[in-house]
Amino acid sequence: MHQYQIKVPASSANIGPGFDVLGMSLEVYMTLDVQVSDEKGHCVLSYEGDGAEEVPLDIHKNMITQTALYVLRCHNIHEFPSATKIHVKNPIPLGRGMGSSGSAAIAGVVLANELAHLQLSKLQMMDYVLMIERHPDNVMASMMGGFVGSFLRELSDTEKEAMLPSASDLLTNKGFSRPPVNMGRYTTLPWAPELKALVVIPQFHLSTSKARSVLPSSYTKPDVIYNLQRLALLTTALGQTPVNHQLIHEVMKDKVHQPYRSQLIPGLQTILAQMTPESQPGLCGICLSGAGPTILSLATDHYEEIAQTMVNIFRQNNVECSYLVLSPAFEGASVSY
Ligand SMILES: Nc1ncnc2c1ncn2[C@@H]1O[C@H](COP(=O)(O)OP(=O)(O)O)[C@@H](O)[C@H]1O
Ligand SMILES: N[C@@H](CCOP(=O)(O)O)C(=O)O
Repeated sequence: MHQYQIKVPASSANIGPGFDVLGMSLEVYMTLDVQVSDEKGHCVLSYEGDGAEEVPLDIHKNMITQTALYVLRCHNIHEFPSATKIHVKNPIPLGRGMGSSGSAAIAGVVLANELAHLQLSKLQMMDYVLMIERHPDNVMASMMGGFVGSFLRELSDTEKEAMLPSASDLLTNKGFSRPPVNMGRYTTLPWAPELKALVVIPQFHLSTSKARSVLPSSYTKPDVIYNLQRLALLTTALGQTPVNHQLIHEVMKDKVHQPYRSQLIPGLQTILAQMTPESQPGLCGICLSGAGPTILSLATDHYEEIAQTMVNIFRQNNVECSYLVLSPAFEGASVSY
């Protein structure tokens, strides 16, 4: 019998104009306590934390173990190698824009890597995560840690064919199990030490797929240029110290996803329009966290006051929220024995 713990942080993706490009890991961790026996046997899963009433414990229906089984299949292993007990503790809110699905996919790939001693690097594990999540921003930040920029490389026709099955088809063994290779790249970006992330978490769920479905299939040139200009400056501005509150506020604005998603998140437009460094001392930038509904604010102090202003605006829209003040999780995903 041997045991270990897998630890995966949450994430906040996009950071305004960096849609599908930028993400930061957050110090809220999902953990898997894994016990592996020397005997052949089944995998038994238990779960506590957010969404306990909805997360399936059937290993063929749970996203973590489905992902692990997908990675094992890609290595011609078609069941858990030996009797395994997995206890999940998950404080990452599900369906709120804090990367819970990405963290679950990462946990599943790391689990397979440990169970079958695949000796995959973090970047090699990301190839499998990207076959499930299909945008790199949240998952690259959770896996690698810190403030991260990333991209998916252009795929060949045969590789596009491998991506044809949906993520759920891949997870339910209806898809190809050809090992993906070199799917994406990343760079870790500088982070100013005085910056903290304040996340205000509305109590309703918004699935990422729903929030992606309302986005247009094409954009005007001015809107693309608007985001490119801000994205270019944002990657530097968040690493400069002392921070420039007004600059960060301006370069965290977006025209690619937030305007279209505001219809799904009552209060978002008001918060983005009304809250500035002038109206809220300590506030730098403010944006939708991932696909929402959580809102991310980057600030240097007065966190409680900033949070309370957002909570009140949401309450005026009949939405109750909780909030957390967090630092980036610079280590990313890890395994401890
Ligand atoms: N720890 C977990 N274990 C199993 N499934 C999970 C876990 N975390 C997330 N999921 C799955 O991912 C879904 C949320 O994914 P998504 O809509 O992308 O929202 P998010 O913004 O939280 O990533 C959940 O409804 C659940 O099906
Ligand atoms: N770029 C994606 C990010 C989704 O992040 P999540 O935390 O909501 O899964 C998007 O905005 O759709």
